[in-house]
Amino acid sequence: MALAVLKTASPTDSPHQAKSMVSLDSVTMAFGAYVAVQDVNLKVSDGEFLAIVGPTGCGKSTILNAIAGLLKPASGTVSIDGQPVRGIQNDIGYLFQQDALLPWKTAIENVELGPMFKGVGAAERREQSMRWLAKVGLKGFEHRYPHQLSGGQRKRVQMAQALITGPKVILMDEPFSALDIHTRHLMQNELLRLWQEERRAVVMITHDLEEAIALGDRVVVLAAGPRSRVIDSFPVDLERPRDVAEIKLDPRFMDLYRNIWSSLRGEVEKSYERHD
Ligand SMILES: Nc1ncnc2c1ncn2[C@@H]1O[C@H](COP(=O)(O)OP(=O)(O)OP(=O)(O)O)[C@@H](O)[C@H]1O
Repeated sequence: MALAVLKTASPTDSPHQAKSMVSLDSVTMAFGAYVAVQDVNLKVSDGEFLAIVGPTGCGKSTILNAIAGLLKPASGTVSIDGQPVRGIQNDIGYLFQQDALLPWKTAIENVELGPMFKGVGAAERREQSMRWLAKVGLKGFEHRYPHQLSGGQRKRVQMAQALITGPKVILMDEPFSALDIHTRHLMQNELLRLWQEERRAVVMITHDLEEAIALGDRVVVLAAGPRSRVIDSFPVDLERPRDVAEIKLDPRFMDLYRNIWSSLRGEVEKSYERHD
């Protein structure tokens, strides 16, 4: 059987034809004398869903923070849509593992925050937020406080929050890892549905290789730290739309899993040896 996996010539480039939306050029990130990642080159095309996997402590969050403008590279350049990142970015939507909702504000008030900071008037941002909450399946829940919502419903509010301002790039840090497996599958499918409607560049970091393959257009593997770098890039040529539970049963999914795991496994083992 032909393998569904074809490695790209360069482990850093996107195979997509679209313009590059996120670009890391020879990026080195250091904390004092500790060099977390070194000489990372990575491109994410407009509309591409990139998943980054790597052993614990290899620098995944550090790379995400560099794209967000929260951390400055020791050397190299991070660019978004061709513009070098200097300071915190406006054109980014975030989806994190932790609840990022303000507990004293209702669902709709939380969703309205992004447009409010962008200067959208009260009536218009209310109308946009109502529409987004309906889009994520929360019609009728607009005036509930976060503690009156389930974990999955809070995640839906966060998705509306991340997408309402139409960001150029969406950064995700283990967005579904705190959810139970059934809710996780539901939310992953929901995310794919929303993303298919309005494709943006996505950079998602995850420990879950199955999630990376089920969601991503491409999976990038980072080496164990210190001085982590990109060691492999695997295009995921599985059709969309995808159902994350069903796609895992596809033999091509299993081929991809096997191939990526064979790249990742050695790095995971190295990272354990270094912590012993
Ligand atoms: N503020 C900091 N000061 C010093 N070292 C840091 C700081 N932030 C991260 N590090 C170190 O940089 C390395 C990369 O950390 P990072 O959080 O990016 O890894 P990660 O791949 O996201 O880890 P995990 O998968 O466990 O979440 C780690 O060794 C970490 O200890």
